[in-house]
Amino acid sequence: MKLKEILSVLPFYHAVDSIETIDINTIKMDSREVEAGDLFVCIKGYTVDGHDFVKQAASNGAAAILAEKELETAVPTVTVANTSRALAMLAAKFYDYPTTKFPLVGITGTNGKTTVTYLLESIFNQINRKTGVIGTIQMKIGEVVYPVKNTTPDALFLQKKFNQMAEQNVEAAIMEVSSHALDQGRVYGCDFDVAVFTNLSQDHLDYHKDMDDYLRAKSLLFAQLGNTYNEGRKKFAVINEDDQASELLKRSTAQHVMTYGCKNRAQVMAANIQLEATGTKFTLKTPTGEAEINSKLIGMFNVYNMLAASAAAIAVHIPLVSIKSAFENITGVSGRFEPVIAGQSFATLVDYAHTPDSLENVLQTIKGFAKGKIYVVVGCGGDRDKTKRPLMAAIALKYADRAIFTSDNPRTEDPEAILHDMTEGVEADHYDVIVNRKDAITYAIKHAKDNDIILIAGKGHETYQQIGEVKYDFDDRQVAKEAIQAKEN
Ligand SMILES: CC(=O)N[C@H]1[C@@H](OP(=O)(O)OP(=O)(O)OC[C@H]2O[C@@H](n3ccc(=O)[nH]c3=O)[C@H](O)[C@@H]2O)O[C@H](CO)[C@@H](O)[C@@H]1O[C@H](C)C(=O)N[C@@H](C)C(=O)N[C@H](CCC(=O)O)C(=O)O
Ligand SMILES: Nc1ncnc2c1ncn2[C@@H]1O[C@H](COP(=O)(O)OP(=O)(O)OP(=O)(O)O)[C@@H](O)[C@H]1O
Ligand SMILES: N[C@H](CCC[C@H](N)C(=O)O)C(=O)O
Ligand SMILES: [Mg+2]
Repeated sequence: MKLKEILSVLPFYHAVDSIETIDINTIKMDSREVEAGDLFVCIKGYTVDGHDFVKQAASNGAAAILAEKELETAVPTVTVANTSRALAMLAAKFYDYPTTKFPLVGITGTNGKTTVTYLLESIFNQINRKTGVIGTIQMKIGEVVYPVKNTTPDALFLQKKFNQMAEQNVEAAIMEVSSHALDQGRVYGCDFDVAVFTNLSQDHLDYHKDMDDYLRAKSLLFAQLGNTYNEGRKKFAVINEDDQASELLKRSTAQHVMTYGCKNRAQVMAANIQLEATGTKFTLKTPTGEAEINSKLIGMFNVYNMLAASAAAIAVHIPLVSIKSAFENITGVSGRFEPVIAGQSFATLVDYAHTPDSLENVLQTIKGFAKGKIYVVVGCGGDRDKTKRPLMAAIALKYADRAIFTSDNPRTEDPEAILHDMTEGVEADHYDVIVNRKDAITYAIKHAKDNDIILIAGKGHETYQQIGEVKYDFDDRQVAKEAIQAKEN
């Protein structure tokens, strides 16, 4: 594609005239990946500044460079005010606006994004629509799975993958949209049809200045809704009416609003809710009718997740009967309230709760059914929000008969220091600190008796543990299974 054609989507840029005749092979944002004929876009990152790698891009054969300042290089350079934003627009143009070719649902919120994503996948599949899914666990096109580094990948990767989805006749895409992604403009080139808000509670205060700043990032998804390349489709903001952030988010969009909730009056509601240890029943009330839902998903928070998915599905005209069937078919989401079954006489659950609110929700649910003692094995990730550490420890101690504090992904922090942050100021004594996660899980399993419940929280579907810069193989489900088998024999 001619550089001139790609640049036509930018409102302003500065370049010498001759640059416009250059042919671009593809766009790259990493100098190490640049090949002959590529446009290299310099991004100022949190770790390094892409502008410092122009020399490498040039020696790899870059045909042109997009930067925020004039650089010392012989490669023709285009300058713009904000390369991150420009990259998202250029990538969307380069891949011919793939997100205009199928409905796109974006889901944001502190907890429940992955769960709602898979509920929606199940709903779309129920009416035989081929789906694309992007989120924490993986990226999927139809049944083919690809690994991802981020919950919401960078703009370039996103547009490329959406293009792949369009080429493979995907009929709906569903994507988790993290606050980091919104803040960094990773989804700026996406044409969302539906933007879903699950809830807001404390997380990521290492990255966002405060909760207002965190909410402001979330609100960008709703402000962006309708910044569209495709005027034909109606756009919907799907909002949790029971969450305190709902008012601001409703005011953040100029598009249609669809509300859901259980307490405050909303367009999509759940009534007659029956929360049981083996599943959940409720009456789903919507503008298109009512349905009796009988789901294997457990806990009140999953009622909210089902309401969010229902409202989004209704916004794209999916019949209620298909929503009901999807909810009846889905047995669970990997690493979310996932039972480990190895013939033992006590329950063992692996869950991805890694925020105070999710931990409290899951423990409240467990408390509602527990017949024996509750054991909680939990830690907090390193290089992440430190202020959530004592809060998570306090919540574990509030519900557990015995808490075992251990390492999550310590990353570059000292694991002992993280555990110290968790337990400093704790007055209760019904806990142990066992730094090694395998030992902590084994300890809980060794002590559990008939009818007890062990919650292993924080890492869910993850199949690694990151200590320092190294990711070691580690799967809570596998470790628990082996510990149970060792105990039973
Ligand atoms: C803090 C943060 O969000 N970091 C993200 C950011 O990385 P960064 O700013 O550090 O990038 P950088 O390494 O400084 O590089 C800057 C630029 O220089 C380029 N470069 C770099 C080196 C080189 O030799 N040559 C070169 O050209 C890079 O390709 C890049 O374009 O941009 C990268 C590309 O988009 C992201 O992968 C990375 O996510 C890191 C891995 C991360 O851990 N992010 C977390 C905090 C995150 O985003 N989490 C949310 C989910 C949270 C949740 O839902 O709970 C997510 O969406 O994943
Ligand atoms: N609606 C909800 N409200 C509160 N907690 C929830 C909700 N849904 C799920 N949870 C809890 O949060 C955990 C994470 O859920 P899920 O993976 O769906 O959220 P997420 O928003 O995708 O998280 P992440 O930010 O890590 O991507 C679950 O394991 C469960 O403990
Ligand atoms: N997307 C979240 C995942 C946290 C998972 C938890 N296991 C941890 O490592 O802290 C984050 O990057 O903050
Ligand atoms: Mg997720």
